[in-house]
Formats: sequence, structure tokens, C-alpha cells
Amino acid sequence: MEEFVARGVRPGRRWRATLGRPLAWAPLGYLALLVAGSVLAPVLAPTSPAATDLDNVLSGPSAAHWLGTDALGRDVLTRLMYGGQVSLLHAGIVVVTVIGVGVTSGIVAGYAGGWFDRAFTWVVDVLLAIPVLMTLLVVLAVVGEHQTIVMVALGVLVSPGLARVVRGATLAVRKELYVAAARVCGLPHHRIVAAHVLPRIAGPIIVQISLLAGGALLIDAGLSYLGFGAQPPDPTWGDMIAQAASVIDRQPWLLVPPGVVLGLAILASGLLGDVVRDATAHAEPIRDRLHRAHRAPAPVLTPREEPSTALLSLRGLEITLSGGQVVVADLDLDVGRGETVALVGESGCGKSITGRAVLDLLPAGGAVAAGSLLFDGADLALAGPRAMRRLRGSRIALISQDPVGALDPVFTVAHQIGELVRLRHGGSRSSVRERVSGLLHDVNLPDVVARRYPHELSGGMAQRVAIAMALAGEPNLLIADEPTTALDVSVQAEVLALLRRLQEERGMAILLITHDWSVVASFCRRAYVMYAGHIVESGSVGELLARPRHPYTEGLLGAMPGRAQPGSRLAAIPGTVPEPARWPAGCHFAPRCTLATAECSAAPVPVFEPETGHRTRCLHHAKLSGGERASA
Ligand SMILES: Nc1ncnc2c1ncn2[C@@H]1O[C@H](COP(=O)(O)OP(=O)(O)OP(=O)(O)O)[C@@H](O)[C@H]1O
Repeated sequence: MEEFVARGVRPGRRWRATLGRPLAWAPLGYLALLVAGSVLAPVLAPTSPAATDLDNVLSGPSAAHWLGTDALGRDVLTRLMYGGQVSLLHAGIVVVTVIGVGVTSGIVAGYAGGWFDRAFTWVVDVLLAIPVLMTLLVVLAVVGEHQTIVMVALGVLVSPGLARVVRGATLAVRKELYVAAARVCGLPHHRIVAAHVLPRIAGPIIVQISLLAGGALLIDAGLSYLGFGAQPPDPTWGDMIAQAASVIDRQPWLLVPPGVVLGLAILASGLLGDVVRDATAHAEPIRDRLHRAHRAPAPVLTPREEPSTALLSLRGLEITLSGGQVVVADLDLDVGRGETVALVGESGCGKSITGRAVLDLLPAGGAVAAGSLLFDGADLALAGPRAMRRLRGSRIALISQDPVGALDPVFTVAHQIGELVRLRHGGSRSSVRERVSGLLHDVNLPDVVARRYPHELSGGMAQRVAIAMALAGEPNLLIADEPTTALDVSVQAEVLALLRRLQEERGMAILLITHDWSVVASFCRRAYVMYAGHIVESGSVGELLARPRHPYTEGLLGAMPGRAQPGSRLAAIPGTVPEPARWPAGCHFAPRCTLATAECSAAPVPVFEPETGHRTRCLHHAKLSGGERASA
């Protein structure tokens, strides 16, 4: 069990853990016996199910008839075996229908989200209000002689309940970082669902299906009991119970064989579900362990640049989230080929949302409401989902601040990198293995790491694996969203040095999202300072550090521990970043700014360019860096 817990919930291991429980063998063995007995009835059954022995009616168990005979002298064991064919087939049809309708629609709704999910929830709510048995009786009245159709109808009627469970489980898994990471890597949806979603929700699905199978056996027997089942001479367990009930005063034993067989089948089905649930529940802690882990266009005083030749060029970008809330406004940003550019600011300024907009990975309800996102000359805002999927992971890659969370806990490093290598380059198993080893080597990891699972990696190793995965598609642009935030200082330096080496070797551009000026200073050539959805200042890192032209940049730099005088208080900008719904009119930073005047809040502040390439969204920029403030 410990082995299982330590290594995750891979489907094969879940089954091994399940089968490792003695309690699993009894229900599995019993159900296997029932299926084998029914399938092999023509070979194993003592007689024909319709063969009568009128001299030997209603007899108890004997050597000739192990389970006795019924009112027509028919062998009960034979009829039980043949009856199982019908009953188990009917339960099978219900299960297959439920998987086809309930499980599939639940996964699609949970994974796709958006309007499909809303429509699905509405339809499920309506269907759940329909009484199953009443509707089934109507179906029976119309197509009663077609038992297969009746069972399919039963499957459809009980599907909404399961679909809702599956949708909920899928929704939870969809929010996992490793699923987002798989999308960023450009894996097609069907592969993400098959490899990363389905294994995680298989437990509850199996439990629900096992319970439904038992329920289907019971309903099938109930219908036969009421005379709606398979018609004579075909035996069914329900039909046998009905006949036994009619002669219970003369031969009570007759009720025992079908009753016990049916009861045990339902019990075994439910018990099996319980065992799988327990095995899955014991696997859950692994995940806990792994996760310890308005816009009026501003008047522009300086003309916008001529059509950019940059690799990535964002112009006038406006991003809205659900409800139309603007979270990024009038944003211009360029990343040249092979250039390292920082997007820096406090938490909640809109840095990550900007990076996600480039990858078309905005949260549900999010949209690029205005502006353009040019990548290598093509407008990403106009590219369809298919084109974006091709681009992600191959030409644009992402690494995040939670490297362990971005790795699927149930697969080895080799499997996860290999999956991307196969997707991007194809090739034989040995060539994929070779590339995986090459990528691990590129990120300074030994081959032995290939066989490890994410929880067996340190934070720094996990980030290197995430970088190796990002490199698998040989991207032109790497968006690194706080890639060193979760790492300790010495590992931060190693990861940054690695990124710099890889960038130099591969000529890859990097957009580094960070709040850490020391990382910006040591790693980037240019930087954009973001505050409450706006780029408030941009320029070369040297210029920004030496002569900040926006009070916000000045405040951030003043708050750097490295700039503090020993024994003095660390400077801090008073207040916090306002929520997008509370952005003030005019300059968003004005309420926290010591230079703010009434003019700052009167109207949107334009962008100034006091020095070539150095831009600021501050009316009082002249008072900074050599201006009034500096001389004050
Ligand atoms: N999924 C979401 N749903 C609703 N609002 C969101 C969502 N993601 C981000 N936001 C909001 O968008 C704004 C920008 O968030 P974003 O994550 O881009 O900031 P950030 O500068 O990257 O900060 P951090 O470094 O903390 O991630 C914030 O006000 C945040 O509350």
C-alpha cells in the first residue's frame, strides 16, 4: 500500500492496490463466476431451460437437480444460468449506455466549461426531475417487446445523476496546474482528457458504475417480476422470483436460488465499488503532498511605434474577465527576437493575465476585448483555437511558479517529457528516449531523474524538468511566470543561470513575469513596469534602475531590501493595488502617490517618452530623476 501511496494513482497501480485487498476477491470472484456460468450455460447447464419433468415438479435440491425444479419440473440451476444471460446482458446494456451518455457528457461539460457546461447543467437539472420508473413504464408500453431499447432508455434515464458527478470531478481536475501546463504544451484535448483527466476521475466513475450495475440488475428483475421482462420461455431471474412467489406456500425453497443469486450479485457489485473507492481514497493524500504546493483610449502624446518587427508585439491590449471587468487596459509591449524582457509589478497588477492572453489561456469568461497580439507578424487574437494549440508548446512555451504543480503527479519525468517530444517530433521509442535524455542534459539533470515521479524532485529539479518540457517544442518565445519565486535563493540563481545559457544557445526570447527587481536587474535588458492593469513605465533596465520616471517604479525600487540602509526601516509604498473594479479614474496609482495632484485623477494619463525608448505614464515624470524631486 505504501508503495502505491508513494507513487500516485496511476490506473494500473489503482487496480493493483484494489486487487491487493482480500475483500476485492470475493465480489470479483462471484461476479466472474456469474458471467462465466451464464456465458457457458449452453455447455455447462445440466439440461435445456425449457425441458420439463412433470413427474418431478417443485422438488427440492437432489442429485439429479442440484437446486431443485420449478412448478413445471424445469431444472432451477439450468434456468438460473440461462437467466443470468438475460439479466447480466441487460445490466451490461445499462452500464454501456450510462458510460456513453453520462460519463462522456459529464467529462465534456466539466472539461469544456463555458456555455456548453451551462447548457449541460440546465439539461441535467431538468432530466433529474423526471421520475425514472414512471418514464420507464411509458417506454415499456410503447416498445416493451424490444428489451434492448428499454434497457438503453433506462441507461439514459439514470445517466444525469452520474453525469453530474463526473462533471464535478472533471471540473476539479481541469483546474489543476498540470492540466493547464498540458494545454500550454499544445497537447490536443482528447490526449489531455485521456492521459491527465480520466485517470484522476476513474475512481468515482467506477464506484458509481458498480452501484448503477447493481441497481440495473434490481430494476431488470423488478420489471420481469411485473411481467414486463423477457417473455417465456426465456428465463430471467426476476421471472424466476415471480414464479417462486406464486408457489411459496407449496415450495418456499424455490425462492432461495434466484433471490440469493440476485441479492449477492447486487451486493458484490456494490462491494466492489466500495473496495475501489477505498483504494482511490488511500491514494488521495499523494495529491495533498504534491500541492504543499473602462476604457477611453488615453491620448497618446508620443506616437505609437511604427508596425513592430518584434517577435511579440502587444498593442492597445485590453483584457476583460467574466462580467466584462477590465483587468488590463491600453497595454503596449514588445519582445524582440532572442531578447529577455521583464514584466514587473506587485501582485494583482495583471502580469499573469497578460501572459495567459498571449497563450489564449484566459480564465473562463475572459477575453481580449481590444487591441492586437502580434506574434511573428500574425495576430494571435484572430487565430483560431486549433492554430493556438499548434503554437502553444511549439513556438510559445510557458513555465510557471509552481513547477511541481505543473507536472502530472502520476507520470514519471521521462513519460511527461517524452509525451511532448513524441507530439512535436514523433520518432521511434529509442529516438524519443534519446531526446528526453538530451533535454535533461540541457537542463543539467542526470538521466536517473527520468525515472522519478514529480514528488521525488526538489523544487529546483522540478523547475528544470518544467523548463526541459518547455524546450521540447523548441519555442521561439518562453513566457516565464515567476519561475523562481517558489525556489530558495541559491536555486533561484542556478535556474536563472540555466535560463540565460539556454537563451543564448537557442536564441529564444523570454518574457519574464516577476516582482523581483534583483532578478530583473541580473537577467533582463528591458523591463515594463505594470500597475493596476496599466504599463506605467518601460525602458532599458539600466535606465529604470538609475532614473525611474514613474513614482511607482521609484517606490518599488526603494522597497528593494538591497537598497535599504543598515539599521533603517525598509521603505514601502503605502496602500495596496486596487481591485480592477475599484480602479480610480485617471492615474491608477494616484491614491498611493506622493506626487499626485487633482490633474492626475481628472482624466486618463497619456504616455510620455522623456528619453528615447524610456516611456512613462506620469504627468509629473519631470519631477523625478534629476527634476524637482531629485533636487528637492
Ligand atoms: N481567474 C480569475 N478570475 C477572476 N479574476 C481574476 C482571475 N485571475 C486573475 N484575476 C484578477 O485579475 C487581476 C490581475 O491578476 P493577475 O494574476 O494577472 O495579477 P499578477 O500581477 O500576475 O499577480 P500575481 O503575481 O499575484 O499572479 C487581479 O485583480 C486578479 O484578482
